[in-house]
Amino acid sequence: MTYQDKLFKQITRVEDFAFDERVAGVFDDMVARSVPFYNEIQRIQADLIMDFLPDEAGVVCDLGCSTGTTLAHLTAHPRCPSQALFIGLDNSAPMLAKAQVKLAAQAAKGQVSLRLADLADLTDLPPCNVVILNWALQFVRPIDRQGLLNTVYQALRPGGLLLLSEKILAQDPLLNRVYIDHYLHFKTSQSGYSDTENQRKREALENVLIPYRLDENMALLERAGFAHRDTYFQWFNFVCMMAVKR
Ligand SMILES: C[S@@+](CC[C@H](N)C(=O)[O-])C[C@H]1O[C@@H](n2cnc3c(N)ncnc32)[C@H](O)[C@@H]1O
Ligand SMILES: O=C(O)C(=O)C[C@]1(C(=O)O)C=C[C@H](O)C=C1
Repeated sequence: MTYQDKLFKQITRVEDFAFDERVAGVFDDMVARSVPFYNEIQRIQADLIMDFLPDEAGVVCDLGCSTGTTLAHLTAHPRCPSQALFIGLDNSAPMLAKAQVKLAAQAAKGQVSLRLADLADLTDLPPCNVVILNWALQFVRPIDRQGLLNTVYQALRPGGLLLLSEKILAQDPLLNRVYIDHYLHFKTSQSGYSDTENQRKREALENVLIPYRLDENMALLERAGFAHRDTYFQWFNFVCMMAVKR
């Protein structure tokens, strides 16, 4: 097996993790090896999202869309409405450049628009049927998270869906340790990362990826106004939540 992501193998000094050119270059390999069940999550989300789009149209916003993998799954879905509009936002220009190439190479249904934007400054979004926040809210400063979810809630149409996926902390410190150990074991045994690579990436992500507990994430959703909230997938410290606006 050859892996593209060798970023933490090659470095001599650990710096704060950033979604820069180097990360963008290997991101698809990195994320598929770092988020357990990444591909399966993409598949179930695409199916779910189609149920929330009207027959011929609909608007979907993917916040922190990275290299456009989720948008590519959606626009390739057999049930994707031909007039749907897909908007991808990210504050990393190198990630969006990769997304542009990926989506252009595909016979996509619907229309895709990619925009450079900081989620922390987002004060409005177009009216949408679905908003996706996959592994992105955890990178937004805690102080800005509620405001962002309030903006999402305002933008969603009644009956609209938010998918929020996050790395979380377990409430119980002992179980938190178990989850982290199990995750590190996954990264070595399933994904081929060495202990040194894992240790360096952990250091680089410290204070950059700030995980909340599940109850803290759920409280953000409740305060934003979402009447319907649940988890639909969990693998130890990786959780997918959904919320629907009444
Ligand atoms: C782990 S990746 C998300 C992966 C992607 N959603 C997927 O499922 O493949 C996090 C993304 O969020 C973006 N991001 C982080 N902080 C952001 C912010 N404040 N504003 C906009 N995008 C941000 C990063 O540039 C990165 O592309
Ligand atoms: O690799 C890790 O340790 C992660 O926390 C995974 C994670 C994420 O959850 O967003 C972090 C950064 C990106 O490389 C992709 C995935």
